[in-house]
Amino acid sequence: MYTERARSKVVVGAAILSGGRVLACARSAPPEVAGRFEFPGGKVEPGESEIDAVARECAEELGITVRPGARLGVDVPLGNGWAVLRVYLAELIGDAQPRALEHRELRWLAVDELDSVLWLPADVPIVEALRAHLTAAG
Ligand SMILES: Nc1nc2c([nH]c(=O)n2[C@H]2C[C@H](O)[C@@H](COP(=O)(O)OP(=O)(O)OP(=O)(O)O)O2)c(=O)[nH]1
Repeated sequence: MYTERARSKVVVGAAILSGGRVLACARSAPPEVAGRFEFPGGKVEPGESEIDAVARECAEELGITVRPGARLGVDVPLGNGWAVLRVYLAELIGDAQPRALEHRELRWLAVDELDSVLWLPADVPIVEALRAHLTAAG
């Protein structure tokens, strides 16, 4: 049956890795979260797969092509439960470098720099999973 929970949305994010660094993106809006860092991404559209949404959002927001891979960390509930944040590892492919088409700022962070930016609150457990992943990967 259709329940509120079944209809809750998925916001996908991409942990884009290159040379052992991850791309952190500072939001430009809305004002209450402008300047806070996040994984690029957004809402999955009706009928769209999560993997396709990751690739679409990275193209729209950063002008790049990525190959989404494994899930990273757990689903994190957003706000009052209107959605969950679900992050995928992603690999940058092709020659294009990310551009801040919608973000205020982009930073490539090494594992020891993950705490150098202020992440959105929901991202904190994902960043912890990323720290473990990058540490294990050496
Ligand atoms: N993309 C992204 N959104 C996040 C993260 N962490 C987090 O709390 N969010 C929240 C912020 C927003 O409330 C929501 C995603 O909204 P968005 O504005 O990026 O999504 P969208 O591109 O589909 O937006 P729109 O079409 O409605 O304008 O999820 C994250 O790491 N990445």
